[in-house]
Amino acid sequence: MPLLKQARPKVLVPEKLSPDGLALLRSALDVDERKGLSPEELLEIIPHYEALLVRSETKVTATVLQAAKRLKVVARAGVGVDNVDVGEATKLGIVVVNSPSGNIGAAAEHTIALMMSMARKIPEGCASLKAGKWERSKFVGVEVKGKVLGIIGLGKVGLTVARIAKGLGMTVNALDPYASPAAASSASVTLVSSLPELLSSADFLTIHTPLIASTRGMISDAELAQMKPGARILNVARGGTIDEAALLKALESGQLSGAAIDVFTSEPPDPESTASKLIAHPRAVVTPHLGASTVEAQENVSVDVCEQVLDILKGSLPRSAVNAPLILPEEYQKLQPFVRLVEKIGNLYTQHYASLPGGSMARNTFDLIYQGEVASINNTKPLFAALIKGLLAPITGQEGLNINIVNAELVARERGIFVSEQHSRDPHDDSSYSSLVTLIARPPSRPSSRASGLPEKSTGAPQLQHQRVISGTCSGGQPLITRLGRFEASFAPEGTLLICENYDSPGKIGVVGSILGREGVNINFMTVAPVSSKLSIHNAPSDAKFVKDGPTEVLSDVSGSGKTEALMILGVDRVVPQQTAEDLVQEGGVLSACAITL
Ligand SMILES: NC(=O)C1=CN([C@@H]2O[C@H](COP(=O)(O)OP(=O)(O)OC[C@H]3O[C@@H](n4cnc5c(N)ncnc54)[C@H](O)[C@@H]3O)[C@@H](O)[C@H]2O)C=CC1
Ligand SMILES: O=C(O)C(=O)COP(=O)(O)O
Repeated sequence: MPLLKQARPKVLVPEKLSPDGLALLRSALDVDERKGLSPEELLEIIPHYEALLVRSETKVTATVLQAAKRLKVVARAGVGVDNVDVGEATKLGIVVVNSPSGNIGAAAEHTIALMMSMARKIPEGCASLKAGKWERSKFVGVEVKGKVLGIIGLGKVGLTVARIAKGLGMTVNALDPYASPAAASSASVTLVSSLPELLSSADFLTIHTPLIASTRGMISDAELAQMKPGARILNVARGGTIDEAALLKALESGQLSGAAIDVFTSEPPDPESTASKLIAHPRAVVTPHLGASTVEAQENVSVDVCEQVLDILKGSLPRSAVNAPLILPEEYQKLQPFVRLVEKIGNLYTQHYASLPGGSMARNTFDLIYQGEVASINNTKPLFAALIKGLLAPITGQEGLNINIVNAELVARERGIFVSEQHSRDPHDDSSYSSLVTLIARPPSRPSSRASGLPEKSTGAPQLQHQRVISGTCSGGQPLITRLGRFEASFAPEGTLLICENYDSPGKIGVVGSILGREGVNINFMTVAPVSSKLSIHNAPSDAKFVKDGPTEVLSDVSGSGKTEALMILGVDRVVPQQTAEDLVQEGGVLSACAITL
């Protein structure tokens, strides 16, 4: 695997994870199993890791994520990501993955096990017998057959519980505003439209939602009062969906006959907390968050997330990212060369035009136009992200800002960059390429430049402003720039380049070469880009498009000097000092010289 060649990325595993997945990681990464870390210890060591693998115990807070300078991925070996600050991870460009289905069977079976234990008083009977007693009449239970099970949240776990409950002869009602009616009906579940309706019909009530704003505290005093007297309640989803104080009261008053609880608002519960009183209640059947604790489920989730960690550290997309768009691997393969091209175009734009009067970020509204085969790609999020990364990298530094498909939109919004992506399957003017990607910076309109606080200085050359355009293609899978401003180019956007605008006259190359030689700069290659005779860009703000322009001479003589301009692109072996670039203008007679590194 290519990622093995350099220093091996490090993965921190602060909780018990099945060795099956970790074995996959060990072939490529340094796996550091550090169980029992305190929050302070986690904060201290997290800067050293590229990946963090957790279950439900580790609190991956904003502070932890901000301290994690190298972190690319947080992998949750399970379903619920309420212990991870996903919003902060998104801001920082850290991918959060989970295992959305590896443990649902285990969670559903545990729910049924708790329901049966509660109905038949199994924990009490077991404890009594182990204590040397033989108490039969004390532990008379109820049957679930013929009873109504109410489910809140008919997702993967909820639906699995429903199917098993149907097999036990129960009637199943469910409340879930987003559930598929077809899935409900195929499991013979009746979807109800309100919580009171569900509560008043249920003999057993079970919750299978995530812990989110709409479910936090959703069952409290008022809701418990609406349940049938003597009903029973289960929670194998998340602590906090049921108010623990209200539940304790309902058990104490006899409104509820029993409660079976696997999850608590704080885990492990504080000995003085209401949760601990609930745990101690004789009619509560409790387990210490064991819903996913089966050998099979732990193998599943471990392998699932470890494979995704490897994918992410290799630069591919994971299959179950919580905070990144889903892009199928086949589509990604097709996109990959263009991702590099668009990043180079963005980077070239900022470096090249930043050296022109007005500066690059004087323009913050761009058209990104896909023409030809590339236009058939529908999911262009990676291309958008590559553009934002490329545009900002010269300003922020590659390390300073981790921009990827996770956070690109957020970063663009925060920095006031607007991109209008356009797809055109019509053959483009330069038909020698099967695909063409073009970036056009729109000239700032008066109100928006004022609003952005970045007024563009007048250069006295309006034509130049209208030509901030870069086109490129992929040739043999490698990026190739085919147009830079008014010039028809053909160069690979790699390494250090010196871009000189000059009048196309004999001897100019020799002069430039000797000035560079004097400064010890070697030229690796050189290419001359003439003014394009084919294309021009019309500055139509919302539908920028290519059109054939007027006579070639008009384009060739934008400077009005009567001479023909050309762009000289030199690949050089080292960074060109600013002074040398100035010498090229002063002594070498070029119109402008701009050194960039791509
Ligand atoms: N105790 C344990 O060890 C385990 C607990 N879980 C927990 O179980 C829960 C459910 O997991 P899955 O079924 O895999 O998730 P899921 O995403 O497949 O299903 C959740 C369902 O809840 C529904 N929902 C969301 N808000 C709702 C609301 N306000 N009212 C009614 N329904 C609402 C959604 O529409 C969705 O259908 C999660 O919180 C997960 O963390 C999962 C596995 C193991
Ligand atoms: O997958 C989930 O949501 C769970 O609650 C399982 O938690 P755990 O991995 O056992 O700490």
